Amino acid sequence: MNTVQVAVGVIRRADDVFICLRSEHQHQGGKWEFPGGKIDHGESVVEALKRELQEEIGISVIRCRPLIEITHDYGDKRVALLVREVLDFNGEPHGVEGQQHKWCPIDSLNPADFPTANVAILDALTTSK
Ligand SMILES: Nc1nc2c([nH]c(=O)n2[C@H]2C[C@H](O)[C@@H](COP(=O)(O)OP(=O)(O)OP(=O)(O)O)O2)c(=O)[nH]1
Ligand SMILES: [Mg+2]
Repeated sequence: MNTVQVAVGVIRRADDVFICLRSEHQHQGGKWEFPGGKIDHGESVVEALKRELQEEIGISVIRCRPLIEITHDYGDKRVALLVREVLDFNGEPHGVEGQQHKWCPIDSLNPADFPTANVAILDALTTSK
């Protein structure tokens, strides 16, 4: 099975992060996610992150830094999540594709609401606070 490379953005404002609900028909549907998506052939992680965050939540990323990289095998799909913390952006994040979204305090993020691979992201966030 090949590994799908995914650019993921953790958008932080003080003690909150911005998360979106994956639609039921998607892989890991019904779970909350940090916005992002598959890296296209020939694209860098940051290029993909900028494109996906513009398409999905309507913001322009100005500055980001690596947070964590996770590989995870879901059985039906193997993913590499290349997670960047977004430090500065233009625009106000919203659900461009009509998806539910919210700002959520880092302290109240529940790992059970996210895809399994995200546990390591939540850990990284709570330890870097
Ligand atoms: N965006 C995102 N994807 C995640 C997270 N955690 C996690 O396991 N994934 C997995 C689910 C998917 O298998 C893959 C990301 O694919 P995606 O569905 O966002 O890709 P995409 O935006 O290009 O959209 P699509 O064309 O597949 O609809 O990574 C997360 O926090 N955010
Ligand atoms: Mg996506």
